[in-house]
Amino acid sequence: MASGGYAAVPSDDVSPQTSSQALLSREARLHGGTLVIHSDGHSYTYSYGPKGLTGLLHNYYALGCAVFVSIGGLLFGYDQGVIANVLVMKDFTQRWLIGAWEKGIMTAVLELGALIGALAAGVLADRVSRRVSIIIACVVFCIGSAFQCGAGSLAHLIVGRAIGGLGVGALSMLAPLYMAEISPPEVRGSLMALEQFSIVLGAVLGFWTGFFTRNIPGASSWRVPLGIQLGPGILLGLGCLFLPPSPRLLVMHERTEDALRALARLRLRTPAEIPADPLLKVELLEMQVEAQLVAQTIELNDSGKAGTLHAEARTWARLFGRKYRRRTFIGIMIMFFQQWSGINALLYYGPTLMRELGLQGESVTLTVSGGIGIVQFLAVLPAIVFIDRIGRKPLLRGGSAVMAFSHFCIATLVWLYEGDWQSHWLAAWISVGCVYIFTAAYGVSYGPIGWVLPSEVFPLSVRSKGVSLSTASNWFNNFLIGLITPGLMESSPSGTFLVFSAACFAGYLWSTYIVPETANVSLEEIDAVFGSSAGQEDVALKAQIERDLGLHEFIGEWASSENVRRTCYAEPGTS
Ligand SMILES: O[C@H]1[C@H](O)[C@@H](O)[C@H](O)[C@@H](O)[C@H]1O
Repeated sequence: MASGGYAAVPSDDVSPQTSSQALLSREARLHGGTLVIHSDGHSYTYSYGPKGLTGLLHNYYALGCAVFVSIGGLLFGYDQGVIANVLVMKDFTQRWLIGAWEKGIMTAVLELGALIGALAAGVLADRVSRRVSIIIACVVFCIGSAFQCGAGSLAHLIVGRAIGGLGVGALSMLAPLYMAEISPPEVRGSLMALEQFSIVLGAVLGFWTGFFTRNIPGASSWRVPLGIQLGPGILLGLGCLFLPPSPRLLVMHERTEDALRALARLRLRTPAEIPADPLLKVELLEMQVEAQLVAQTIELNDSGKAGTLHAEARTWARLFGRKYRRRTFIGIMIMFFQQWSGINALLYYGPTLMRELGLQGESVTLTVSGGIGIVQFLAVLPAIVFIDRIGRKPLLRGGSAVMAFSHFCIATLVWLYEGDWQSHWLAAWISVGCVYIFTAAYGVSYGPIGWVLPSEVFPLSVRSKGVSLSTASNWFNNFLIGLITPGLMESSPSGTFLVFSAACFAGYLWSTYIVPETANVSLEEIDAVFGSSAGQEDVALKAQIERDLGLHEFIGEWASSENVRRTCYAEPGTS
């Protein structure tokens, strides 16, 4: 008896003319269920299985691949954590007389490099493959790290950070893209939240590595923590050679047999089990339908030849066309709100901020702001477990409401007691408490969902470009925040928090009224969630392609087969 990750519906719903969407109905996905099929004398149980941790363990192979690829996020977080400490190390600042200006450049140059890296990876990911792109990104990242670690001048450092940034940016879009394409729908959110898990784990490791090496005499204090990142960079690059390819990309490249084999591997089927597993075939057919639909719509609309500069430009432009505009803005805005929540203002300027709040001493301030990383890390754990059960929207709404409120409280307290914290220690500690409450709320909502949503909302044809645009929005807004926060803090600390509070409130409205729920919907079904997917012609075209590819016929045969009719049942609430 084999088990897999699919939904079943009550047998009444199974009629020969239904498409696979109806067969594997959303309803059943949400409530969980079991489908038993007798085939060739064997009995197969498909459960649209448990979500959360149990679901992840059921899909242990996809989980392992996602955990591995999320090393990309680890590298990103590590740099962030480590640089906060390196920039205040004695040997580092005295060696090249690094002042505020140089510090700014070093942070900014990585972010700008990452912005370019994220956009470039969007082109690369379709042309070569997701995995080869990751390998290239790792090589670039390692070159940048080597420059930084062995730097003999300020110029080396800056060049190293720019090159490293290219790699970090590329990895920050490639890892979530690959994860989305290999995961089964019921645990996709949990799997993808691993990206955030790795980012914040990296930030914690980076921060504390720097914290502990900062007192080593001489250049080792900063060369060691900067050099350490080469290890995971090399590991990720080499390990990618052994990962299964993305079945969706293979389908897009018309390598159907390979796609089926990759999909079977990911869904824990042996090659011998493939022919007897109808749901594997259904999943593959759905991917083919989407790929063809897209290819045909492009052919109808575009005159450019695939692969040319013109066609490339057309694909980018399509992101802003009537059909995909709404999704593109969701991808861009989720990252906008993630960054304008102020998380990085707290991370980059945490020590300064804690001093504003009246805390004294280098160790106290560093430890407290290091604590922000730990809170973020702890908060992502419940997100991993609940993101598919609760859905993206409620987490975003709840998170932004709490974030807006915490910022507002801090703004008020800072406004009232700024300059006189000594006699208002309680207010100071309440503010610190609010910083942590904010961080926890961010850590279960905009933190992880920022990395989950973009890969989900785009259809295959524009997914890599869409994800790369939204990742670029992350880096761009991150850069802006880094640029304006010091000035804002100087002119009005309470005003700074008010700005972030307002942004979080806007995020609340946006997540309430604009964002669709994507939990438990297969990537191929997201079209339906957006409703718009394009008028009647597309619906008709899709039905035609489904017929051409034999999807209807296959499902019809399967659904009308005596065995399936008798044994197909659903058990609401068994997830
Ligand atoms: O999701 C991550 C994470 O929350 C990091 O701590 C933050 O620095 C990044 O900018 C963000 O994208």
